[in-house]
Amino acid sequence: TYYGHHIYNSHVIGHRMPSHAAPRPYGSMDNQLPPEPHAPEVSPRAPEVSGGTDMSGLPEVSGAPEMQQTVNVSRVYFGVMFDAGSTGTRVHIYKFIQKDPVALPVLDNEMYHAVKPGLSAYADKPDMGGDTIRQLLKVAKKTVPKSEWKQTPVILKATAGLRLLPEEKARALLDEVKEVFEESPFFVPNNSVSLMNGTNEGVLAWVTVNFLTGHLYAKTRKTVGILDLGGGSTQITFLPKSKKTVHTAPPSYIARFNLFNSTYELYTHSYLGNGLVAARLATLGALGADGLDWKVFTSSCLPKKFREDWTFGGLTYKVSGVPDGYAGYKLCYYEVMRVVKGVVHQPYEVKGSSIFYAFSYYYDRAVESGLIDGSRGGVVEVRDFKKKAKEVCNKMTKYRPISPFLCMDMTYITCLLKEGFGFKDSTVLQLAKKINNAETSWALGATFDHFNNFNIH
Ligand SMILES: Nc1nc2c(ncn2[C@@H]2O[C@H](COP(=O)(O)OP(=O)(O)O)[C@@H](O)[C@H]2O)c(=O)[nH]1
Repeated sequence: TYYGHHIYNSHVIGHRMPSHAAPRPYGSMDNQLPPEPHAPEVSPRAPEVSGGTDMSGLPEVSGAPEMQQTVNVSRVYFGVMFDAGSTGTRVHIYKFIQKDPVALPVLDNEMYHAVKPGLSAYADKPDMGGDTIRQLLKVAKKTVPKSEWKQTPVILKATAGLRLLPEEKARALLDEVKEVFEESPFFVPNNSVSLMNGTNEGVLAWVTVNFLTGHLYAKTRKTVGILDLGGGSTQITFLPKSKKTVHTAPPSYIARFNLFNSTYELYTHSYLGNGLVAARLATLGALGADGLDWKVFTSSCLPKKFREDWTFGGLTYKVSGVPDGYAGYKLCYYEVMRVVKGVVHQPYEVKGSSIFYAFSYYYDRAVESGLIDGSRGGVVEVRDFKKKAKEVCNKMTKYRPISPFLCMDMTYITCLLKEGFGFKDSTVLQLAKKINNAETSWALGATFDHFNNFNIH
């Protein structure tokens, strides 16, 4: 079933290298850039470029004046990035305008479309998984002008859902996707279909959010951190201010990548099994459990009279509240604590003052519980999650129609933020689904990485 479909025209989102940075010829660090520039030359004051496409972008109206004086050739190109997540598969179709040969491009448009369930639900039927990709490719064909198909790359990266599957099942799904891509009229680069590691997932989401918020300049020190809560895994990524954060972190939590001739050193980690849906299973003690057909998994995070068969990752579990026992925030907190305690590393400086953008399920649950307004996003403190979790858990009947899992989810989020990452009650979180009209997702960063090769290591 389709559950999300939109297209929008954004205003200019893009950044250039400052003049002191060494210029590079266009494409020098590019990885399989579309071969030919096709955009017309445009005048400095009216850089409209997207004539005749199905994604007719708004004429651009802003941009640094000095940039407009020095650059008078723009080119347009497209990128199609599939996010094969544990709970759904999404396609992001980006239209870029390259104005300045040595800067990241301007993002002119994003078309976003999503299907549920994710590829991992087709672990035993890879050809049906392939059909979901065909469905999404149709959207890409409608969106990208025909003349661009041959040079537009199609890429799919899978995250926690496939990481959690046995290797051969994940492989069969990825092979199937590759075949479907090969049938399509798009450009299929080498390694276009892959299982992405958690480090890249965290780094690329950081790139997306810092690009969209205007923080990606050469040698910039001011950036924002990101918190991404998926179904299967959760990521934290930020640029440490203090060396101590780097030195006290497990070595695999420090990632480096190249942009604008400098190397960024980030703190990043993806916790597999700590995504919101996987955490539900772990809280219920059901993760990796046998005897699913007879066992009922109970939790005091669920309404007492609740009982349901619940499917995740192709398996069905019987779950229920504790019929004659207690339910509520305190007991629930103890239960979810088991999923977090001793698992999540507390970075040295997270108690500091960096701003964190939180999206995906952080955003969804904040909206569902009424913490923020869905149309506008918002700023909250960690303590607001806690307060809302208490309210939801202690009034389960009121919130039950929204979701019987809302108490468990809100309590888990609170516990992950406080006990897990070690955030203070007063830490400010910027909740966002979109920034400047573009989806907050690693997909945009991954598309930049394809064209510019960040060499994440
Ligand atoms: N709006 C929006 N939500 C997204 C996007 N990508 C992922 N999500 C959200 O991410 C959450 C699930 O993450 P998912 O990718 O299935 O899990 P993962 O495999 O553990 O990373 C849900 O809240 C989705 O709605 C996106 O591009 N746009």
